[in-house]
Amino acid sequence: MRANSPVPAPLLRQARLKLLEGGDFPDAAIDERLARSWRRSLAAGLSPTGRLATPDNLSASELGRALGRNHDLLNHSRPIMEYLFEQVRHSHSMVILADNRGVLMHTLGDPDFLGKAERVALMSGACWDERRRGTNAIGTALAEAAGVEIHGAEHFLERNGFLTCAAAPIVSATGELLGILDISGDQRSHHPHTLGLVNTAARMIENRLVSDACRRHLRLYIHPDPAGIGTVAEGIVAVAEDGWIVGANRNALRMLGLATADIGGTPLFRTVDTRLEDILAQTRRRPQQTLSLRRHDGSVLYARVDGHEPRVLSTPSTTADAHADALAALDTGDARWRTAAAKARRIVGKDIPLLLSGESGVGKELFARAVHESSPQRDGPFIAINCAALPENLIEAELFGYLPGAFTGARKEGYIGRLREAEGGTLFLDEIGDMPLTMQTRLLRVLQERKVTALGGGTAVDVHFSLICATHRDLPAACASGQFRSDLYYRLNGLTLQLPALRERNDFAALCDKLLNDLFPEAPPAITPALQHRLSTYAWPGNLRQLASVLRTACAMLDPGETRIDWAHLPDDLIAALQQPPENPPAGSVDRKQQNLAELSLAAIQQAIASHDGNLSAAARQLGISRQTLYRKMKGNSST
Ligand SMILES: Nc1ncnc2c1ncn2[C@@H]1O[C@H](COP(=O)(O)OP(=O)(O)OP(=O)(O)O)[C@@H](O)[C@H]1O
Repeated sequence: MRANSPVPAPLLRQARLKLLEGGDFPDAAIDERLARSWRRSLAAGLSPTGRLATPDNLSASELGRALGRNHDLLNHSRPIMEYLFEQVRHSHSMVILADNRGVLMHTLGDPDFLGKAERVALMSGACWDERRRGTNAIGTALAEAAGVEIHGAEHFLERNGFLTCAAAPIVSATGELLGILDISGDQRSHHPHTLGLVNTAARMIENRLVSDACRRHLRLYIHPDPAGIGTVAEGIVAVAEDGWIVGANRNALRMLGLATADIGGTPLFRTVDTRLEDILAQTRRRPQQTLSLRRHDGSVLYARVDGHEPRVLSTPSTTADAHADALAALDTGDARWRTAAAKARRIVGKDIPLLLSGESGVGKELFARAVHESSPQRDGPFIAINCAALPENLIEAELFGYLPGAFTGARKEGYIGRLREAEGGTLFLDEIGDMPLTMQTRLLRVLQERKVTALGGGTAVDVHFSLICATHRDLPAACASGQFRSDLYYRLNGLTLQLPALRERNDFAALCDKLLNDLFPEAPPAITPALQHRLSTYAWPGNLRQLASVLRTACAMLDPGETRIDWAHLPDDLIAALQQPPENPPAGSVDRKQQNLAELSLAAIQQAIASHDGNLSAAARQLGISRQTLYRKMKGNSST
């Protein structure tokens, strides 16, 4: 952490000794940031000469998860790290990317230096947080949220004293610290420009990340000099349709005189004299033109505009039938389900809200997703909200969004809200019957006006999404008892479709085949005919969710080489339930009054099989018929 002239190593050691002995040292000799970092290292219980307490590298699976979480950061960093490494190759150095906890995620290095580096755990999966490894460029840059250089004896732990390291933070479009870019090397190869190089490369990564993260918004690439646009020094500002700044890189914040906390809480017109509508109009007339934006202090910023067309629902490019695959993929032959799907296809792409009703677990959300996938706006988002799962006091903020500081505990940058997140796609409101009455009133207003206003005020913003709601409640009854607003009910109910309960479906075997195929596409197991038969007559209170879960568990119980699911693979509670007489007529039958002799004999067969745990021979003996006859009767029924 050096200003211009390095503090000699003996002086540094002396100062650190003073800190250890007396708890303090004369600050004047030591850079302020370094002094802070040493104090933090001491407070973390570290000792310069002590050994590290425990090896603390992430396991391969933990590292895999960390890499997954940082997918975008890694993707945008890799090419720039490679370029950077070309600049420092053959200088006993390495280039490192760490996440925002200080975990090393990607390293590129000179082979002769990598061995040395590994001895002090400069390797993927190791954590270089200050609290674990004392003052070091990665950990200290994280703690200070600023670019730092830590050279030789400035490292708190002596074992790291052979290193010279320069690190710079990488910050997201909303000001969140995402990770650290670092060049570490042998202290003898120290170069005064390394920190500048790392800072520049970190800004390049940041610019790519900001542009990518804000690709759905209008983006202004700004600089006081038109020639600065397109360089690493450009500012990037993302502006939402309502004219509010929703993202920016650090260059832009500086140029516009804003702080990170202003992102999400500042309209563009508060920073420049030009309004969003004028920018859009000018860009539409001359798309490649560089605009000039006057700041309120009279200075000028030049801007290039990208992504200026507001997102609108695209019109269907092919016929509805060609898009119907997602629904077709769920179709396993049940007549009622198929009729529902056919009706849904007719309204796909039209501005007609869909209301799905049916018991819990019948597949309402999967159906809704398939409708979205079959629709012209399938490239837009599918935003699912479970109205029953949201705490009542958070529903409003979650749905409608809020401005910064709208209420205690709100995110400091504000939140756009789920309704606006569904822009250009489908909003799926699950368990709509459980929405509190006050929220129903607000939702109704949004659906009528197609505009959303965030909590805490601000401009109303147009929203365009398809609406699908689902409920397992009887909404007309809820309206009659005053628990649900009938005007909202009529608004949601463009088309109501009732999805059948599993016990009402007549495609049980095909459904099991599909679920098993989904679980094990390579070699799906089968279900023994007797068990399949009993399962098909069970009431399945949890519907498809329960069936899918039972089959998943049963598959896990199969021994290696076993290919058929039988009673022994079922959970005990289900076996107990199956041993009760069937509660319902077999799937596909209609009315008990219509039971004929064949059905009665089938019921007797099922009961016998169940009471003998699926043992067909024992069941046949009890019924006084041969095993073959029993089997034939069962097959005869399953084919009807
Ligand atoms: N057609 C299907 N194919 C495969 N699995 C299905 C199908 N339908 C439902 N499932 C299974 O059932 C589970 C529940 O489905 P889903 O969440 O769509 O039901 P739901 O009716 O929306 O339930 P709830 O009312 O409780 O929210 C799914 O996670 C999946 O495991």
